[in-house]
Amino acid sequence: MIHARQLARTFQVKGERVEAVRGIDLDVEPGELVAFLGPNGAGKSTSLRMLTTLLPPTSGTALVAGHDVTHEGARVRQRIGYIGQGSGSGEYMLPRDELMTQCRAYGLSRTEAVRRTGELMAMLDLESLATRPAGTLSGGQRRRLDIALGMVHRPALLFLDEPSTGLDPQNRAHLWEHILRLRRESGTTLFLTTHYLDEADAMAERVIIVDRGAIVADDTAENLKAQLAGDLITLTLADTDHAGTAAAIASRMPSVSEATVDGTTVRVRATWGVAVLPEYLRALDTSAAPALTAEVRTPTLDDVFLALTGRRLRDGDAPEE
Ligand SMILES: Nc1ncnc2c1ncn2[C@@H]1O[C@H](COP(=O)(O)OP(=O)(O)OP(=O)(O)O)[C@@H](O)[C@H]1O
Repeated sequence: MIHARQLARTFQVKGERVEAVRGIDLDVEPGELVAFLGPNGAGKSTSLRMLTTLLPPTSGTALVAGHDVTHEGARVRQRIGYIGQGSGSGEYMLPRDELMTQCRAYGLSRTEAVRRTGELMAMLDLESLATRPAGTLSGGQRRRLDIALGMVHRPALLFLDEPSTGLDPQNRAHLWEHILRLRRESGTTLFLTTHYLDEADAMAERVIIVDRGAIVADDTAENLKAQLAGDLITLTLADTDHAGTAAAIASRMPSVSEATVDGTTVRVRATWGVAVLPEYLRALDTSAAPALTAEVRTPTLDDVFLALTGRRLRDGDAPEE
């Protein structure tokens, strides 16, 4: 569905060259739900704008929905939907009229337009809002209308640029229910950008992390967390001697990458910590240095970002959740 090779974009700002996207390779298959995650200025929107033909690449190629973004822009646009960061609906327009107009603009007959408008309003729970001016809708309702507008022509691939930014947690969760339902019911491939780590973690099957214009990781959230950060096992022991013994035992275990002592606390970084812990506790009992407490913490995508870049994703000016 998306096949990009060495896709790059530079900007000249006051005589200075800004490398917004530095030659990314990307393959997305039909039906995937991909979250494109990265701090402010990482190059997410620029990548999206190139993939949706809104911005020509400086170099590289991208086939999107079977067509080349540079030479077959119109064909790409026929097959994709793009929901940008700003709202696409007019303040005084009524959702039903807005959808009808969009359907007609795509060449649907009046009867087809009525049917499609009804389908989309049902799918995105807009029926009770059909005759309210868009300007009076809440942020979440407005996003749903934007998504409905982007789906009028049944795109095989839908791009969403930060769909949930600015929404409160309840509205974000509600919007996600709709996005997931849309995907279930229409099989649309979804490619979205987000700042929200928890959201990417919970909702997307595949997470692509971008930093400074380059892809630094691409896998399921679960794999990224397991392979790149590892689980954190924290133990407390009766005294510092026991803690030293516990750290030494951990560092000899094959799946442990790091073991540190801080007073009577031992912190152990391990792949699949929940599987390592019982074995570790048995070894401690055998060595007469039993743990008083034990806890396994699964890493977050922020830990993954830290492991990859040495920085927290939140260090920048990403909005707080
Ligand atoms: N039209 C432009 N002219 C000059 N520089 C630009 C332009 N668009 C983007 N940039 C620069 O390119 C880099 C990447 O920007 P981009 O908007 O793609 O990042 P982003 O990851 O989408 O960030 P955000 O999360 O804030 O939307 C930034 O340094 C930005 O300042």
